[in-house]
Amino acid sequence: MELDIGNALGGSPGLTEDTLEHLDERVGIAHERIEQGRADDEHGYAALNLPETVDTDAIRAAVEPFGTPAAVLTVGIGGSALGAATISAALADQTDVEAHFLDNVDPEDTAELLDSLPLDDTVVNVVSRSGTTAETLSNFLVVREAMDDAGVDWTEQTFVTTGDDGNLRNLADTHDLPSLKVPEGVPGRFSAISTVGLACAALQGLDIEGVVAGAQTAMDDLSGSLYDSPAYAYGAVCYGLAERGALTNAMMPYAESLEYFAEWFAQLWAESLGKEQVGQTPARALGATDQHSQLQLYRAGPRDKLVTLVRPREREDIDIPETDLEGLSYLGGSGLGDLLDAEFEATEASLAAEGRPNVRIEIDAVDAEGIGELLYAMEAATVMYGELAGLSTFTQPAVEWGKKAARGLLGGGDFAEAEAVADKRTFTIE
Ligand SMILES: O=P(O)(O)OC[C@H]1O[C@H](O)[C@H](O)[C@@H](O)[C@@H]1O
Repeated sequence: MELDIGNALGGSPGLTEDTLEHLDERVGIAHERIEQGRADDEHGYAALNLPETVDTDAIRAAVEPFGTPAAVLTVGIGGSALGAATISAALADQTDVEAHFLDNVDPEDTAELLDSLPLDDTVVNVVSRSGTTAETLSNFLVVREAMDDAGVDWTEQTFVTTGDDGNLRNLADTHDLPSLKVPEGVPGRFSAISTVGLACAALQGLDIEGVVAGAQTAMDDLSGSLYDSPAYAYGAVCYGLAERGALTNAMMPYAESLEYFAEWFAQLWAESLGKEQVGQTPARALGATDQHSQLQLYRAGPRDKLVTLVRPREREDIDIPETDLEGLSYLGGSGLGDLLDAEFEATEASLAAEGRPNVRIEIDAVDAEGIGELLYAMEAATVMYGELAGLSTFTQPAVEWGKKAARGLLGGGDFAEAEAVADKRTFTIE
């Protein structure tokens, strides 16, 4: 992975080479803290050890009884869905097994999905670290009933990834379902390179070993200097820019297969760094599509943004046919990929020309190694940002507040948070 921060220097907001030097000293100190956390397998820091601790053979063995299904339906939410979805989307061209995700409780969408799936040839991959998340368990109950109604034995087609206890663990034990354990000390949003993120890919027959190898490459690149470590440099530059007013980070991959990556990144960045009145809001964008929409704001709106442009160096291309249509002949002879690359360079230049900070991240290709490297690097960048900002990167109290309120409203227990719903101020206009 290569990071180019040239366009984060000198603009407004922007960093100087002196600020980088200063940040580099702080990166060295933060790196030592992170290394200590990793050595002690401390909560959260343990995530950065996953390339060494995840057992891909065990994942392969656990999913082996399911053979090659037509589809895998992952039921999870947040960190229990987005990592798997990102890996599956990135590698979708390498499998015939379709991946679907139920990570919301929209009844219409759920009904449509269940109607479209070949339930008798679908493996249901239920994932929940806590084993208690209302959305995930409700969706699973709905899927289970749909299988019953279709005359399918759901116990033969359900795979579970969860902790040692909780409702989902009880269910797996009661029905003797094949299952895997979530890793210890790894928050959901940092668990892509683990049983949580890899079971779905394994069920699809994808190269999970390659994903882990890519993550290992990014792990080996961690060092006490931002000048030698793209992941830490990204975290430090984002932090430095946020301190200078870049309060939004638009994550803009130039590959459809990385669209989910931007969504995964949004959870990682927001849930980890949005604390104590600080943080940097992740915005999801997609090149070249958003060049024709959001770019106007990024180039001419408030100077409160960083744009992160991500692209693979290699991709399969499709030739654009020669044409004698007036004004279009310049397109003939190049490929759609050439056009996408030109659009990438144009966006980068258009932002830079206005002194708008942007950073370029390049991976070799959107393949197993490339996605593993990218996921790990962004996790390490998040941890570095959290250290520099002095945040408790691995907690999510604000999200849990909402979880308790919703549970209380549904009669799932007495929660003060649910009572606060009645305090909502109303001022309606019709
Ligand atoms: O894996 P689960 O326990 O079901 O949790 C799923 C999600 O729930 C919460 O919203 C947490 O804030 C997320 O970080 C987590 O990924």
